Amino acid sequence: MRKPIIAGNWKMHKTLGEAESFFDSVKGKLPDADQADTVICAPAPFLAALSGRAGDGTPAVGAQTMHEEEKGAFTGEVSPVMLTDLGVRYVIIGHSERREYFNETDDSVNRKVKSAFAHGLIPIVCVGESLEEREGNKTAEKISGQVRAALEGISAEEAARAVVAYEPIWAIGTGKTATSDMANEACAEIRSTLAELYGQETAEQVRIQYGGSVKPENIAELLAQPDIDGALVGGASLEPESFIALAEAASHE
Ligand SMILES: O=C[C@H](O)COP(=O)(O)O
Repeated sequence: MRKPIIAGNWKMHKTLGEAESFFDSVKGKLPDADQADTVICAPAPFLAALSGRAGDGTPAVGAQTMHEEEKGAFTGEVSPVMLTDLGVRYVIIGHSERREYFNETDDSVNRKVKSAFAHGLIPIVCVGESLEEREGNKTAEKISGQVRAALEGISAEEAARAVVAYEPIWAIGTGKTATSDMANEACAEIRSTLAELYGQETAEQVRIQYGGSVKPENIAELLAQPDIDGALVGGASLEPESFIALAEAASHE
């Protein structure tokens, strides 16, 4: 039985005060940690303050990206050592916005996933197809290829701890959600790729999220699908009430 995981990706939103106030508002209103995991992936400047506030009854803190090196001349970047030093536990790797606007490739995603595991961070590895790829019946090939590339050189023990987020690019921030059947079909494709790489037992342990216009109104139907174990949520993770509702729905799975 896989524990559901709801992760908010705040992207480039909020001030520090708003971020702290969000944590104060949700504290104690989220499901128990044995029912569902909750995570907020916040902008880098807020991670120290939020980690200081995180604990029982709050979401865990995650980053939205990181550099693979521990240190060096990489102006503007954040290293895995900096993240773990702050108490950050999760890191999103390879979000489609990083791939599209910041030149992240399957190779760099793989290097970052390796580095995340080497530093004890749990990567939330994002994969997903464009509208053109979906319409060209290339969805399975695209997401399976992205999973294989991201996990190249990753052991079964590590892979079992990974979170994979299926985010069809055409559904992100557009209000267009994949139907729950479509989302599950893609998540099942990811699981079958994991089974080919690591065997069925490991594949059954990996938590696979759906992301793309998830909101309190549609999350129950998505989570009811057998291969969807949680959600990576952008817009609907920004307000405490909405995030609490998403987490609450996950605790009923
Ligand atoms: O990481 C989150 C996704 O990009 C989904 O964003 P959205 O929920 O605003 O569509």
